[in-house]
Formats: sequence, structure tokens, C-alpha cells
Amino acid sequence: MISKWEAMLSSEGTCEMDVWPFLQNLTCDVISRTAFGSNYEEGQRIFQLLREQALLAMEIFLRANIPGWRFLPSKPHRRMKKIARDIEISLKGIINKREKTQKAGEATMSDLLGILCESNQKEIQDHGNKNDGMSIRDVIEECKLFYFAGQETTSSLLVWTMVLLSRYPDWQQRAREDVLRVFGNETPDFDGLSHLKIVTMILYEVLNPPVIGLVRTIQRNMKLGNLILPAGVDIFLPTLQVHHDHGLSGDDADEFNPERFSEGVSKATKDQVSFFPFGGGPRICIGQNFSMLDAKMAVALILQRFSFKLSPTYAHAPDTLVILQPQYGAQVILHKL
Ligand code: HEM
Repeated sequence: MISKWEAMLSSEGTCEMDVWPFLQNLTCDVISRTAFGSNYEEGQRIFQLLREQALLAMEIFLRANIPGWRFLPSKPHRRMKKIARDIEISLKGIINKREKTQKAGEATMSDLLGILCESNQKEIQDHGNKNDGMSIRDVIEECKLFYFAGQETTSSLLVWTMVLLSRYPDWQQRAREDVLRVFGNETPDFDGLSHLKIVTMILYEVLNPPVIGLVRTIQRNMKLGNLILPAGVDIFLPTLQVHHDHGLSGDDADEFNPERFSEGVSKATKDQVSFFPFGGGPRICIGQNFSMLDAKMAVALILQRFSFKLSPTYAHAPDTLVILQPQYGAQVILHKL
């Protein structure tokens, strides 16, 4: 991504661009390489198909109230079926190739896929069950979760970090000094990332949050404070509103103030459970450390090479469907340092 940005610079060393698609590709790349190792290109193709599938699902959902429409062989329905078949073929290809292409010591999602399919095959042999498509579908569901949970969220964190650092150049400068203090102009490494104090404070402040709320179904009648919640009811925990609640987070809850995290999360929240960008309890995000590393690495590489500010064409329009995204992209002007 950095090389592409460098190639786009004018002779004066500046460039105006929408960084949002680049950041989405970057996090997709990271997840694909981590999940699929040497089968990364095929993995990336699967993620692209999953993305298209999600957009089509939304299109179909929005027309769901037209009676009978879902039974018609419409273009989006046909494309959905074709995508599902393509994903299945690609996954089977990865699983079959796994042993031939896997590098020594590499343990990735391809292994997991293989293990899942082999154990299913065994079950079929043991119990005579002929439905051998089942586990591939399960695996696809896992891939979907992995892709959406891991890619859309981290790219949201990165894009709002760039927007906010553009709006607050003093914080951008402090973050750059932090990066240069730890790495100079060397390529950032794993160990150094944990020494980035200001960058970490900024990322926490931006985690305000990409996932705007959590949904839970009440399993049995229960009492919560003065509320009686009957079994079967769905409840929504509005993370965004809780994080911005003045009573819980202070009068400056709506301001960009990474300083509040200077002594860690528990000091910033006065030990209340009022900051939960990664959820909580048994279903807490399994990728929180991974995404923080991913984001720190990207921010460090960008800050070492560029300064940036918002372009006049940027329109601030956060879209709060599930993950907070910039509806019209994030146009910034980059300057080579
Ligand atoms: C900024 C980045 C991220 C944010 C804000 C985030 C946020 C969350 C939240 C709020 C949940 C809980 C959902 C709920 O309780 O209903 C969750 C779950 C999950 N996340 Fe993340 N996530 C991020 C990155 C990642 C990454 C990079 C991965 C994978 C590599 C990942 C994988 C998952 C998975 C698999 C779950 C489901 C865990 C379960 O249900 O047991 N997430 N994430």
C-alpha cells in the first residue's frame, strides 16, 4: 500500500486520494495471509466473493418486502448462487492443495479447514451419512465470520484514525514522534509495537467504536436492575451511546481526547465497564490483540513516510449500519516527508 501511495505522488511529493479502499485492501491482505498462508491469493479471492455476497444479501434484504420477489430467479439471486458455488470450489481447492503447498511449520486456517473436512469425512464413514457438503458449508460460515469480524472492523479503525489525525494535526505530530522515537526510519517490528504509547492511546480513542452495538437474545426470564427481561427478547447494547455517555465517560466524552487513555483503560473508565469496543464476557473478540498489532503496524508505516490532512472534498458521513464506515470515502491529501 505504501509503495502504491508513493508511486501516486506528484513531482512536488503530494497526492490527493480516497484512502478508504486502500485500507480495506490492506486489512483484507493481512487477514488472507494470516488465515491462508501460502494459499493466500486463493484465500483473498474467497474474501472478495464473501464481500460481494454480503452486498448482494443487503440488496436482497432491502427488497424482501416485495411479495414473492425472493422466489424469482432475479439477477442478485442467481449471482448469489454462483458466488456460493465459487466459494465452495475455491475452498475445496485450498484444502486439497494444502499438503503440497504448505510451508514447513505453517499452521493456518487451511489446516483448520482440512481438519474440519477430514473429521467430517470420518463421521460420514462411521455413521454412513452421505451429506458430505455439510462441513464445507460450516467452514464457509466460519470464513464469513472471520472475514467480517477481522477485516471490516480493522479497516474501520484505520480509516477513522487517519480522518481524526488529519483533523487534529497536533496529535498526528505526537504520534509520528512516538513512531520515530521507537523505530526511527527502520521497518517497524513486532517487539517495538508494544512500546508505542501515544499511538496506542490514539487507537483506543478511535475505538469509540467500529462496532456500534451488540445484540443478545435473552435465554431465560431475568431481572436487570429495575427491568424484567422475558426469555426470547432481543436486546441491543448500544456501545456507541455508552462510550459517548457524559455521565459515564465525562463531559469531554464527545471530544477527541486520547489523553484520557494516558494511564490505561481502567483509569480512563474509572473501573466501570463503560468501554467495550471488543465486546466482553465469553464472546469477547478473539482478534483484539491481532487487530491492535495490525493497526499499529499500518499507522507506524504511514506516519514514518507521510503527513496528511483532509481534502476539501471529504464529506463527513459515518454510516452506522453495523460497522462505522465513511459513506463517501476518506479523501485526504498526502505529503511525502
Ligand atoms: C478493530 C478491530 C475489531 C473490533 C472493534 C472487533 C470487535 C468485536 C466485537 C465487539 C465482538 C463481539 C461481538 C458480540 O459480542 O456480539 C467481536 C467478536 C469477534 N471478533 Fe472481533 N473485532 C475486531 C477485530 C477482529 C479481528 C482482527 C478478528 C480475527 C482475526 C476478529 C474476530 C472475531 C471473532 C471470531 C469474534 C466472535 C467471537 C465469539 O463469538 O466467540 N475480530 N469482535
